[in-house]
Amino acid sequence: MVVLSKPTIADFPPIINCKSTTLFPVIPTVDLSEPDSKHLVVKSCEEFGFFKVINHGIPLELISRLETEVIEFFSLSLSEKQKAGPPDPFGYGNRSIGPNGDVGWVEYLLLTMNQERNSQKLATIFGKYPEKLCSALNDYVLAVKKMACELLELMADGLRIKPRNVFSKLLMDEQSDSVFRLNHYPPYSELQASNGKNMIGFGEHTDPQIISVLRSNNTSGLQISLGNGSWISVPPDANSFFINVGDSLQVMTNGRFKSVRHRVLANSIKSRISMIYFGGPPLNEKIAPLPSLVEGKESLYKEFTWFEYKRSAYKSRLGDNRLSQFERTAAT
Ligand SMILES: C=C1C[C@]23C[C@@]1(O)CC[C@H]2[C@@]12CC[C@H](O)[C@@](C)(C(=O)O1)[C@H]2[C@@H]3C(=O)O
Ligand SMILES: O=C(O)CCC(=O)C(=O)O
Ligand SMILES: [Fe+2]
Repeated sequence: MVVLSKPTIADFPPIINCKSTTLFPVIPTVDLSEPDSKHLVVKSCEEFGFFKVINHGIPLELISRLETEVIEFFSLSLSEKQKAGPPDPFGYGNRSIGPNGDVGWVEYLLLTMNQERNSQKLATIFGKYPEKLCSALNDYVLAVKKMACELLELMADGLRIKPRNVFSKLLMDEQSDSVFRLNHYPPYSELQASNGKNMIGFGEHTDPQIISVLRSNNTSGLQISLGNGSWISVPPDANSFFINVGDSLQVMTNGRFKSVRHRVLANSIKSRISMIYFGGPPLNEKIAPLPSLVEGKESLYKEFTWFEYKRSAYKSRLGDNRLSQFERTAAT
């Protein structure tokens, strides 16, 4: 049995009215077995910053092996799980998201994929986990990272940028600052959210990195924003992956790709489990619009390092527009 410390409505404010939620007619879906998927990839990144990937070639067995281990981890007692916390930012967290007071109906495990820089922390966390979880996690991340690189190369092709590894090399770099997150949204009782309102699992935000690869079980909850105040519910599909364009890719494409604003609503009946790989660049990498995407246009963003962006992100609240302070104004 999974236990989250019980909130009362008074100490747990994230409930919202979901009037403006629409069921999306079709989520842009990229079939990776199709030879010419690059145009759809580019179109989806421009219009939504979001798409679904099918026929990805990642064995379903690899996914379910990790899911089984993850369910086992979240089924441990709260005190057992808390031995892997608090998240600083890595480790086990419960309800509190980030360092600035954001909360959600979620528990999670946040891990850095930079083994070298955080070997100490990883050893502390991993030391506490069954070997089976570590091995399933490593195999899964390797496969998902490969797919993320393949997608980034399709994006470069579709944008006619050379070399085609201009984005993917940042994830392939040994110093790549990539993160892996396991989220568990337990069902909440109708009593916990009042008058038909929804309980926020993970508040609205954009992902700061280059690309995020999300896989969830068959429980709904993920929504993406259309930017006009309406939200689209993404039908879950446990056999597919969902891709988010991150802020850094928005900058590198000079705003041509949009980092997608998204959120998760908790479910009153079923648990949602999600696993997300956030592909990020090395800390010292300079992030700026690629010259070939600026030609003849103005550059929309100032150059910054990933370290600078992360530092400012960790001072922000989840829902803040983190890119605004890096936008170029007429005077800069
Ligand atoms: C409130 C926060 C949590 C977050 C760091 C931040 O200060 C702002 C960005 C948040 C986010 C969103 C995407 C990922 O889940 C995440 C790991 C990331 O890189 O940026 C989280 C951060 C977090 O939970 O530590
Ligand atoms: O759990 C999900 O489905 C999405 C969570 C998310 O957006 C995040 O962890 O950044
Ligand atoms: Fe996210």
